[in-house]
Amino acid sequence: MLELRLTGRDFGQPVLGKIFATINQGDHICLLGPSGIGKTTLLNAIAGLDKTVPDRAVIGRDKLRVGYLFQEHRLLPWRTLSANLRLVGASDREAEILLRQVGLSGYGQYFPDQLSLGMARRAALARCLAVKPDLLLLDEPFASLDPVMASELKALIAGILDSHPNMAMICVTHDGGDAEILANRLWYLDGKPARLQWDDLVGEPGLVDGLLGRLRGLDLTGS
Ligand SMILES: Nc1ncnc2c1ncn2[C@@H]1O[C@H](COP(=O)(O)OP(=O)(O)OP(=O)(O)O)[C@@H](O)[C@H]1O
Repeated sequence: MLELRLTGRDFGQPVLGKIFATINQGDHICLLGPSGIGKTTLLNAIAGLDKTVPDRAVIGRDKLRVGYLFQEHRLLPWRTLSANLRLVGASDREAEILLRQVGLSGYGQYFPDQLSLGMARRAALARCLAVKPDLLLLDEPFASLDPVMASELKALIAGILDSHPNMAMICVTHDGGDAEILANRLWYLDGKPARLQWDDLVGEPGLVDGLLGRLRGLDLTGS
């Protein structure tokens, strides 16, 4: 579905090194790595937001619809939630269904600034789904949420993945526990410049315990 052939990315100093990987339909990848290592940079490259990355470095993206949940909600503050969803192609009815799906039934006429952080993030997730994505990119979706909101959002995303079996997902997280719930494949980005140190399927017997054991032993906060 998508083939990465990144030869690198630097911002004055090298950030990403060579990254080669194939992303298939139904891949649910959790991308882990120390803070500041280049996870968002990699997502931006995959999404096509980084114009310095040549098109040939991400083969197949032109055929895909990509939904990107940024760390900030990036909804247009002067438009209601329904209007934000309509902007990316949802009909009134679809906007209503999507908002219900993310637990925001009845909030269509609210403006983003009238929502809590968790609600705004769910509204942004609804906007991602409104593009009917083949690939969903999530950049630290649980960051800054209290534990209850974070686990509700995790369950919501797990349900969305179940009901969209062909959709692929890449989720940046600092928490190996998220990977346990959401991932069937783990990427671990590290090094200077950063490369995928691990690219492992979670489904193999015993592997997940081994990987999560290794993750627990790592300092992913970078502090
Ligand atoms: N637009 C930019 N200009 C200059 N440097 C940048 C830019 N974007 C990212 N960087 C640098 O690239 C490196 C990787 O940043 P990136 O945000 O991708 O890391 P990350 O792994 O997502 O971090 P975190 O886990 O803290 O969100 C950092 O050193 C950062 O300062």
